[in-house]
Amino acid sequence: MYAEELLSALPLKRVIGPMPTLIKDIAIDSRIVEEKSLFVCIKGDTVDGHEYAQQAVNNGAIVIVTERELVLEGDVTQVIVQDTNRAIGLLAAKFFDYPSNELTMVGVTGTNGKTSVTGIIHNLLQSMGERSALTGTIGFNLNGILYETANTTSDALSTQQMIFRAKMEGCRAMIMEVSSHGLALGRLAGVEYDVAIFTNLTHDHLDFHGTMEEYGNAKGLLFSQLGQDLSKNKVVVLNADDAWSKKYAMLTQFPIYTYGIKDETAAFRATGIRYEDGMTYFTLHSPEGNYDVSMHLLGEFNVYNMLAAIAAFYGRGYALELIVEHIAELLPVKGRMEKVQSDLPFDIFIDYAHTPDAIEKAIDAAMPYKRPGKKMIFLVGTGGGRDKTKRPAMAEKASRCEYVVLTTDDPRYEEFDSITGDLAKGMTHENFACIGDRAEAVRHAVSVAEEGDIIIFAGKGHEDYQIIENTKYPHSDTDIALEEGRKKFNL
Ligand SMILES: CC(=O)N[C@H]1[C@@H](OP(=O)(O)OP(=O)(O)OC[C@H]2O[C@@H](n3ccc(=O)[nH]c3=O)[C@H](O)[C@@H]2O)O[C@H](CO)[C@@H](O)[C@@H]1O[C@H](C)C(=O)N[C@@H](C)C(=O)N[C@H](CCC(=O)O)C(=O)O
Repeated sequence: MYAEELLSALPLKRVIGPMPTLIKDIAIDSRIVEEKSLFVCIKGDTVDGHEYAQQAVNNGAIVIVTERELVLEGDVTQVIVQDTNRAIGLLAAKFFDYPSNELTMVGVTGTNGKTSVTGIIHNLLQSMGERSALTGTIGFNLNGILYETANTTSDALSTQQMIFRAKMEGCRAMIMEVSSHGLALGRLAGVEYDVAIFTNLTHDHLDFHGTMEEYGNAKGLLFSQLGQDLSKNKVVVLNADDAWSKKYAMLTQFPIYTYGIKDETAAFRATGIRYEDGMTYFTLHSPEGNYDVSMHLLGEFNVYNMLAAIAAFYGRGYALELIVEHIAELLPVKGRMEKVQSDLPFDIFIDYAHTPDAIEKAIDAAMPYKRPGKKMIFLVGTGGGRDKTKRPAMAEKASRCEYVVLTTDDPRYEEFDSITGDLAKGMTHENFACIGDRAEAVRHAVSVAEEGDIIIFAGKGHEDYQIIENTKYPHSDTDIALEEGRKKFNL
């Protein structure tokens, strides 16, 4: 792209040096700068991109966008702006020619349920023969190939790059998990959403947002940023059973489709929920009448997730009959109350729950499968160096199970004992063990399981690794549990 044209995205700037003709690429990481690139120095939480400007120049950057004049060697032009974080959003959207305008963009925000709702929508679109891309906690899924991403909601540059790639590969829609960090840090700058969905808001990430109020306000940005162009067919989907929805409704003038189980005014409502033979059944009440829905996904929280997806499809003009038909075929989202197929005499569920609310919902979901007189064993971990205030509340929720194993998710640099010790403060009974080493903890959970019991392994979900200090080690709750279980029952 012509440098002049690209930099026209930044109206307030001071340019030092001659303007080159062409810019071939944009980068924010000095380690992966290509020839004739523009490098934007981003001040991070742990490091400052300004420190790496020289490395970027050495690797081929010809323009540096910076917040202060830097001493740099080589043929390089400096563009000084007030806020590089804001600049990268503007530049990235311009460089990739605002790709979100050409796709149906779906953003899903909320504490829990983002991965499930995005997964459900993506899978339903695929089953109807429509090409869509998916981004979130599991990475970037483009035409069935999964690319790793650093965050649930990636930085502004990666976000625009991914949308552009989806467009170039013929996708018609892009379904994105939208985290509160992503919204608060401007990672979604320039993304024009057509569908904005809210799942729920419960305790999480208070280390970053400070208060629930701030956390909720950050999520509200998804709705307030939909704009005012009512000629566009934008759709807002809100959970009528969550009080935050009333606030979000006030942030936008686009049509709102509510869903829920408790609130009788919800436009899409489920009643008569029952769980039988690994299936969930409910009656869907909709503006177009009632439908019987059957699905392989388990638990009340998945009924909420499905209602959110149904409301979104309806809002975009899909026939409910068709959607209900496809829902019956849909398989569970990986690592979200996923029942492990095995020949073991007890049931294993894998779930990503890592908030008090999600733990409660995971237990609720498994409860219909609990056999009389048998135990439910819950293994719960939490990440190191992150929101510590939620830990006791997580263990308190897990205490509903007869036996609890307290462990770690990604301990990072925090001591195992510090994590399990915080969790233990919330236990309401004595039937628990603190085992920081997660592999050991999984083996222990299996060792106390008897025929007919249920074990829920929470916290890692689809993840196949564990981060200890700054290294990713391979780890699979499922593999360890199956191996230990077979050994125990001589299978
Ligand atoms: C606190 C936080 O959000 N940190 C994010 C932040 O990292 P950071 O501030 O430390 O910045 P950095 O990557 O160290 O460096 C700053 C700049 O210097 C550059 N740099 C750095 C090193 C170098 O050699 N050369 C170089 O140019 C970097 O490319 C970057 O441009 O910027 C990184 C790049 O965008 C993110 O990956 C990183 O997320 C970390 C991994 C993280 O854990 N974030 C969490 C808190 C988060 O965002 N979570 C949400 C919510 C998930 C949920 O809902 O559960 C998410 O969306 O993932």
